[in-house]
Amino acid sequence: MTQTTATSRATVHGYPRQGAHRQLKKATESYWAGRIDAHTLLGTARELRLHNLTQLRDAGIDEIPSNDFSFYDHVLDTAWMLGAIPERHLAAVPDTTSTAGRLDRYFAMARGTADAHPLEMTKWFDTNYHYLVPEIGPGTRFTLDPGKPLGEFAEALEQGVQTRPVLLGPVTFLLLAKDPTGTEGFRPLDLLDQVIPLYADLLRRLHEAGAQWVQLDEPALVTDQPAEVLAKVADTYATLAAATARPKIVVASYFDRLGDALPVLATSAVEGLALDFTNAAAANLGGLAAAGGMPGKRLIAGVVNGRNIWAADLSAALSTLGTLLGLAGSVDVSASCSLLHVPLDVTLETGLDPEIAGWLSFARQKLDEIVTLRRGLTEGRTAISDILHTNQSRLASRAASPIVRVPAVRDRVAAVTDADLHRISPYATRRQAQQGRLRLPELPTTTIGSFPQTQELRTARAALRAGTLDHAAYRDAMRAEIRAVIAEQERIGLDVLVHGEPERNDMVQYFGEQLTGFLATRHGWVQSYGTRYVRPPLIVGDVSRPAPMTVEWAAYAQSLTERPVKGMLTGPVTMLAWSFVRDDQPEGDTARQVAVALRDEVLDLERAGISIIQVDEPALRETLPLRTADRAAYLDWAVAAFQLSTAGVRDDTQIHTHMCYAEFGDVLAAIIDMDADVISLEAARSAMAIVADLARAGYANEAGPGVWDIHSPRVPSVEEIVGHLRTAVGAFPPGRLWVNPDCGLKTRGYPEVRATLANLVEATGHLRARP
Ligand SMILES: Nc1nc2c(c(=O)[nH]1)N[C@@H](CNc1ccc(C(=O)N[C@@H](CCC(=O)N[C@@H](CCC(=O)N[C@@H](CCC(=O)O)C(=O)O)C(=O)O)C(=O)O)cc1)CN2
Ligand code: MET
Ligand SMILES: [Zn+2]
Repeated sequence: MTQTTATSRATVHGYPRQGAHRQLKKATESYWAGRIDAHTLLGTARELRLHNLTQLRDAGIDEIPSNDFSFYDHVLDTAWMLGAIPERHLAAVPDTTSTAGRLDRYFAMARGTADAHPLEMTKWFDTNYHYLVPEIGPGTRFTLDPGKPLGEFAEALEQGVQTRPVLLGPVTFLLLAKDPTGTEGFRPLDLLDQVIPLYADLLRRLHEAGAQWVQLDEPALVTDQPAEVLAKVADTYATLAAATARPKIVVASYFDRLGDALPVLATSAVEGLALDFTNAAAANLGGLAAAGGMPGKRLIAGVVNGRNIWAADLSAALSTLGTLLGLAGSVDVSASCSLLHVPLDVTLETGLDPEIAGWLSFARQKLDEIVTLRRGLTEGRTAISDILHTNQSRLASRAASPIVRVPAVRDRVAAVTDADLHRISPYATRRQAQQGRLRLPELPTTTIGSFPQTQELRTARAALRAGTLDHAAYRDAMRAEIRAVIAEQERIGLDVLVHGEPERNDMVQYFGEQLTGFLATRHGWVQSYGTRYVRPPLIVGDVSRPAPMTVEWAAYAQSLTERPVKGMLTGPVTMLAWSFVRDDQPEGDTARQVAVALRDEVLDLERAGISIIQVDEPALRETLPLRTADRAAYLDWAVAAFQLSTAGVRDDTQIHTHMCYAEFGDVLAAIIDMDADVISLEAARSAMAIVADLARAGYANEAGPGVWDIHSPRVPSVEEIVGHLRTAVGAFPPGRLWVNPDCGLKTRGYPEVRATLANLVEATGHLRARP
């Protein structure tokens, strides 16, 4: 058995990029608005990187990563580094001799320009972070631009810090890419042989610059991969390892178990592996033991959860590390993945109950946990006994807290029966009841819920928080907005209206702030995409609803119009997916509690005269487990939670749901089981392909495929929308089709919204006249 030496190191895979006050967001948006120049933006970015460097060094992190910074997204950075830049973006910003030119071309790829649509954006594995999908066709020619990783390595070295550059690995990069030409039989991975030499070249240059280790991230290997891809993994790392002048290589996996890829990498010539020992601990430990360990290799052990905010159980983590010592040449301590996915610092939350604060660990606190565990590993438990003691008492305080377990909530959930999961009548019967009540035209038009979140709305909310605006005045401001949004929709001629969600800071946080068991943060920002951030609430204990959450706004909106106004709620699965969940009970149990609370809200809306209630589940597909084998169990509780929250209504109350940001192919059966009367789905980017998929899968309720890609400021023409609708009508019974955008309009501006919705109504008119 190999014994570890004192070389065990504390490290992380990456650190949040934005700064404690979201300086990067503010500087970047200022640059876009022309308020600051490129030089100033680069200066802010450099300051933030150096600040992180100091913070990690002062915390005692022995090996600090570099190249984890990004102006927008690290997958986009990789596409840029490899020269995989679409023609339209080269043409949109032809001159990149200046710094501003390079930035502008980079941002053109991310956000598009008037003439060049952006790269597609999609979910990063099962997280709420989004990356830009590289476009790689048979004709793509790669060229290396190593400026960013080399520059960020040199920048840290100047400060006396020898960092470990972090790069997205070639296999994952290509697996995440798509072929924009749709060439038959071609996959981006076919170009692996062209990409590997560029990585080899980059490794050589990093070596020349003084790098001793480099980290290549291959998270795609925690998803099921065929033997043929695993063979390519073996070849790739054999080739890269064969280069003579290079840093040592650690291949990083995270978010799930490495599975079949583990033996491939453990027996490859790379010097190290990073594995996730949080959720995937048992499987990775078993896999490692089965592979005969990785003697002589460096293991970076992700024992601190990089995806959640709970203080680690240090004693348990230390035991895991102890086991690992026998399975690798050396064992380093890290978080399970980049700390990008958690908020920065608990100590910024000054309003928090100190007892609860002790249960929590954000990115900055995780550094301390990692450093402590490294000490415990090298110096023994006694060296950290005081910290272990405090840690145990905090874990005990959490386990015993009356906030965490509320008997009344548990009794209520225990009383749920199977009958509560099903509507009174089947869809066909409900349809008649709903048609009788709603009297909607064919191809009813509607929107997904939110209207633009204007600066005035955010300022009013900030003033309410600051105490400079009182509740009555805030309520008046929101009511005025609802009046304006209703009037706007009547003018445009939509059939089913929404109140516009002006009162919501975020579709999850807003409910989290009103449910017991949830805790909101003030500064807990986490990057969702580009410069857009969210503050996920923390689910700390049993969930209940002390009072109605949306009824007043919905009833007010309905009082202003004869047309139906949709009630608007966020579903239980999405409430969990976009919060930090408790780790002391199965997620299905937490989802059930949220579902019961939402069920009460749904029934209150129905009682208030709301005839259509939408329960959004945009994250249902996102949190689908990465390994196929784990999916059925997830879908069981996820679908049941949605049913429980919605099935209590009368036949003539119409339930809608909405999904976006995902490929739905994997969840078609779940969509059918959810049994919503109407589902609206993102579809514009995939040319309505989803409607044919739904029809083929036997979906027999109503569907609204999105006809407007709301991620882009473009205004689609009437003809374009008519085209989408004709495709939809050709693939799905028109009597069961709705017309709507892809998603909510909160990030859009009023000029585009007015113009596009008018086009949408006009296009629908054409279809109704000449189906
Ligand atoms: N949770 C979540 N995940 C999601 C989505 C979503 O809607 N919610 N949609 C998809 C895409 N993701 C998105 C994520 C964020 C935003 C977004 O617009 N975020 C805003 C913040 C939204 C917010 O919390 N707004 C607060 C204001 C926050 C703020 O900046 N406050 C200032 C002060 C107020 C001011 O003067 O602006 C501060 O605290 O410093 C509010 O309206 O009340 C941003 O980054 O700019 C959009 C889409 C998928 N995942
Ligand atoms: N009702 C929500 C909205 O319109 C749904 C958004 S899904 C990310 O914004
Ligand atoms: Zn959406």
